[in-house]
Amino acid sequence: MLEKRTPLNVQEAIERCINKSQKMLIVDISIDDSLGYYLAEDIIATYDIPMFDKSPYDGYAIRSAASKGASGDNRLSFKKIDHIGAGAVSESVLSDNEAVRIMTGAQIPEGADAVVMLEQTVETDDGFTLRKSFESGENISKQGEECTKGEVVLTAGTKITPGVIAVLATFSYQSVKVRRKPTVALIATGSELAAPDEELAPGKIRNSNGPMIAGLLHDMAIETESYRVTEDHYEHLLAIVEEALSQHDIVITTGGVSVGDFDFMPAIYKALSAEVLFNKVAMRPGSVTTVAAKGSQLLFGLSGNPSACYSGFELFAKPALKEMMGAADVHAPVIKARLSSDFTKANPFTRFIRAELDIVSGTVRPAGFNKSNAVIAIARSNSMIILPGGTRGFKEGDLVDVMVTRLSDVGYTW
Ligand SMILES: Nc1nc2c(c(=O)[nH]1)N[C@H]1C(S)=C(S)[C@@H](COP(=O)(O)OP(=O)(O)OC[C@H]3O[C@@H](n4cnc5c(N)ncnc54)[C@H](O)[C@@H]3O)O[C@H]1N2
Ligand code: MOO
Ligand SMILES: [Mg+2]
Repeated sequence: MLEKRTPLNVQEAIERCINKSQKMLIVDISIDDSLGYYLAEDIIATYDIPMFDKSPYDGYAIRSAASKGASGDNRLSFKKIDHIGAGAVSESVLSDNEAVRIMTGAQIPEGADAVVMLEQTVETDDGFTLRKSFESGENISKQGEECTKGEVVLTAGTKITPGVIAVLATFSYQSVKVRRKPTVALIATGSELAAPDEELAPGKIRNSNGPMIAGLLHDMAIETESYRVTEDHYEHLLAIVEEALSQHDIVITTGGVSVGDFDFMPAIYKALSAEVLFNKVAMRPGSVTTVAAKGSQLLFGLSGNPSACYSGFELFAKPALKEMMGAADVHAPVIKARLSSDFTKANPFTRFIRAELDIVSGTVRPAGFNKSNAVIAIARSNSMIILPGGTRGFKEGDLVDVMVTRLSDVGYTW
């Protein structure tokens, strides 16, 4: 008898995945290798930034009081008593009309309280003249103006970007605490899948899901082992999934999750005594996406249809992986945009449409042929339009929800 599956709503399905995701262990990692991890500790300023009053310009450090009364008709003279660049500290203590020639980034000498830019001076034999008066503190980068010692500047859960690395380097971190990344086994199932160097015999197709999911994982800098494409053979597939579970934190399969005679994943979850979190979601495509838990390990059974496979990864696997890595926010941003073309089809369930989002005009449109088996629209998309279940007849100009999947590639033609 055909098993009856009860569809779960998308939000609940996502929550179930996140709730089952256990955070990975915290390890120390060299900041040089930390890109793409998530901070597992708050970063606290270990000193003021800037650490000392410094010059933001190439110029002269002066006592502002000595510039009072300067004008075009009354140029005031200053005597250069020292000359420093960034990294050097002047021993001089300024008095009256003395000045230290100072370069950008150098510490303000004692007695000085303003900096005159080189462009504001006219050189003389022993210094320069200027034609305007300066306020105390003018052209000085004050100690602690960006942050002060003890301040939390970045919180745990922040993704380590090049900017974060700059902060870590600023505060002398050589290593930083992060959560380990899960390792992922990737298994594309299907007797129809021909290896890249194999001839495409009648009825065979290329495996596009495997390389696509490997690419999505690569984008998250997650170590992935791709198992060879298998036949739809129960014992064989079970053995491979068992091996994958023994080697990796997460197992992602593509294909074989529906109710077909050669869809063996449901039987495999059963054989593994894995807890099936859901095997039907009230969405299109990707309705047959199945997620199961075996202890702390998650098995993502993504659909074989490429667009469904892609959507299943973005909606369920990605947030779960981010949760394991300790990300503060695991959800993709959802924004509002106006449709730039009609979408008249009925949406019996929540529909996810691979789409081209133009953030400049705030408009979005389907990225071409968009059925569950579509592959080209994935490549043309940077987002997914989300249309609620039970709706139909969307028109150009309607405001819709858009999940931004590839923020860095917002115009896919870049
Ligand atoms: N009686 C029913 N039939 C189907 C249902 C259903 O509810 N009742 N659901 C349909 C939906 S929706 C989808 S989606 C698919 C899901 O199928 P599976 O996840 O079991 O995947 P397969 O059967 O293995 O393959 C489906 C389709 O995708 C192609 N495929 C598979 N792997 C790859 C790959 N690595 N690269 C590219 N293309 C791949 C495969 O050749 C099939 O065409 O089931 C519907 N049926
Ligand atoms: O639910 Mo299927 O995944 O629509 O194509
Ligand atoms: Mg099938």
